[in-house]
Amino acid sequence: MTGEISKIGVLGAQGKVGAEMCKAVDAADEFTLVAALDAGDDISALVDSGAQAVVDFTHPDVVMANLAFCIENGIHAVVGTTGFDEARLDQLRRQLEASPGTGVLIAPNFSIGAILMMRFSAIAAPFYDSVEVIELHHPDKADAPSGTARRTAELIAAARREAGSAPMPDATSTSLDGARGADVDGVRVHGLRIRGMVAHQEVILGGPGETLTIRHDSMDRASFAPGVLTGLRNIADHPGLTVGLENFLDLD
Ligand SMILES: NC(=O)C1=CN([C@@H]2O[C@H](COP(=O)(O)OP(=O)(O)OC[C@H]3O[C@@H](n4cnc5c(N)ncnc54)[C@H](OP(=O)(O)O)[C@@H]3O)[C@@H](O)[C@H]2O)C=CC1
Ligand SMILES: O=C(O)C1=N[C@H](C(=O)O)C[C@H](O)C1
Repeated sequence: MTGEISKIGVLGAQGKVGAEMCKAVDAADEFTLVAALDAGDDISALVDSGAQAVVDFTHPDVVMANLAFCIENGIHAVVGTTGFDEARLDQLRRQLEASPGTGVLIAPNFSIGAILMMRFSAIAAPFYDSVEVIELHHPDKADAPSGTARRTAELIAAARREAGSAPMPDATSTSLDGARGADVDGVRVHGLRIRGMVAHQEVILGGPGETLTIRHDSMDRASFAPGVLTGLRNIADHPGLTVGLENFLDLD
């Protein structure tokens, strides 16, 4: 129910995205920023602040501990931090069983354009022989490939499996290590780290005589704010684990 929660804490509040999320929460009429914590702060301040939900944009190495604390204390979480594999998601599902009523949303990308780019890529993938993903980010990014690229590759692979698509053609018989990118679920993912960039991705699809390129660009971290606010507005109505903001959007 919209407005059910109002008191919000931000973890990673001094980071590139966290600082932007503090501004967005502050500017939203229905929310009050009650805690803005960063590395070195005591997370138990969340409880003292009365936070009903947190936004986490921290680091893959610390996010699981942050979420364990939130779940134990019945604080909902809207999480942008990357680094979630199936083992981590299963661990969260188990922890959430002990805290019914608490919701955790993990979203590899909160920008609406990126969500649509992933959806369009999955729709297009079975119609082409070849599909590869190129992600381009600022050079201070902690992980590679990006969470968005991993998720895109997984969605592409699932769509091709469901359609019974043939394996992608690739006649490479010799290559330097890394020249063909990472293999994510059978889909090649290439990562670039370029000063001046924020967050960008291309999905290139090819068949006989044609290619299709689906590209998304976040030029400013403000692009993640509307999705995070949507997450906060919906999280109390979605106890348990939700993966992907598209679950809170009417895309169909
Ligand atoms: N899902 C999405 O839409 C998006 C996801 N991201 C992801 O969000 C994460 C953060 O990205 P970004 O803002 O660029 O990174 P930054 O490094 O700029 O920010 C992370 C902040 O978290 C702080 N931090 C570290 N440990 C803790 C802790 N235990 N508790 C609270 N704060 C802590 C860091 O402090 P210190 O520097 O001192 O360690 C830093 O200030 C990454 O995983 C990134 O991939 C980014 C953009 C969009
Ligand atoms: O670190 C970033 O900047 C980003 N991280 C997320 C990811 O890994 O996909 C989302 C976006 O690409 C920006």
